[in-house]
Amino acid sequence: MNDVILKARGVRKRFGDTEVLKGIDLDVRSGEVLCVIGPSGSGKSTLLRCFNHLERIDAGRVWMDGELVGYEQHGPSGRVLRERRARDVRRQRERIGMVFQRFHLFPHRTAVQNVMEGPVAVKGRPRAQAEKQARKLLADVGLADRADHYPEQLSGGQQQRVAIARALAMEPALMLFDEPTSALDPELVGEVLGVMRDLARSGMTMVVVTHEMGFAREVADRVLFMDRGAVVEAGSPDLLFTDPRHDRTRAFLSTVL
Ligand SMILES: Nc1ncnc2c1ncn2[C@@H]1O[C@H](COP(=O)(O)OP(=O)(O)OP(=O)(O)O)[C@@H](O)[C@H]1O
Repeated sequence: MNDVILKARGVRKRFGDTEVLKGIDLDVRSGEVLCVIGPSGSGKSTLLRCFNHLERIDAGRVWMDGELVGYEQHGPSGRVLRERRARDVRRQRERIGMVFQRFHLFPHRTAVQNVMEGPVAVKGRPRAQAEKQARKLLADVGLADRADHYPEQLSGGQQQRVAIARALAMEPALMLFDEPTSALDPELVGEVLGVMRDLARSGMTMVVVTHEMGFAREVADRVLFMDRGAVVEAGSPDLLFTDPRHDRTRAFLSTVL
């Protein structure tokens, strides 16, 4: 059994009167690809953002490699943890790469400049070394000949592949994908899913929020079905997509397939 790389216990998040996450428990194991599916508004994106500390959680804990990266901020224990853990949180967050629905590239920087920015600014890498690594990563995602283009000169699928290379440049131990193909024209979805499939085969640990059921079925080791802020069913894609006992996932699938 592989090591647990990310662990969440009792994660709760509320926006105003709405409880968006109602106590999520989850273990993500090293090398695993976990796809999170579920209806719009069920809390999938919020869960990823809580994993990456982009959202503060109201209750519960999140650990990365055994170190806390997320915890409730209020109350005496939260305050003490905040002070003690700030440095650990920063270091561990750098080990989590995230790819968003929209690509968020710097518009006035070329693809290679976008990819090398993190290693230079955050890790203090020499520029020449960071550029060499960035060009290799761009080649890995099929963009060797687009490295010196600006984002506006690239298609949406190409921009998203640059965004993936940019996240990988930080040498993450875990990659989070938040509906990475939802903003793309249908004909560009395949090229991004292809890069993600290659990444999964290379052994990267991945949590993928997606509406691409074909990808989930083919690539995921485990699928989580979320509804109204809770994990309703979880299991291997074959089990979850076909076993009659998982009737809530299958009812959802019948609405999207
Ligand atoms: N910053 C915010 N402020 C207020 N409400 C929010 C905020 N972010 C999310 N929500 C609400 O929380 C709920 C869950 O949103 P979330 O984006 O996590 O769902 P989702 O399952 O990812 O949906 P989708 O598949 O449509 O992206 C929704 O009702 C949403 O409107």
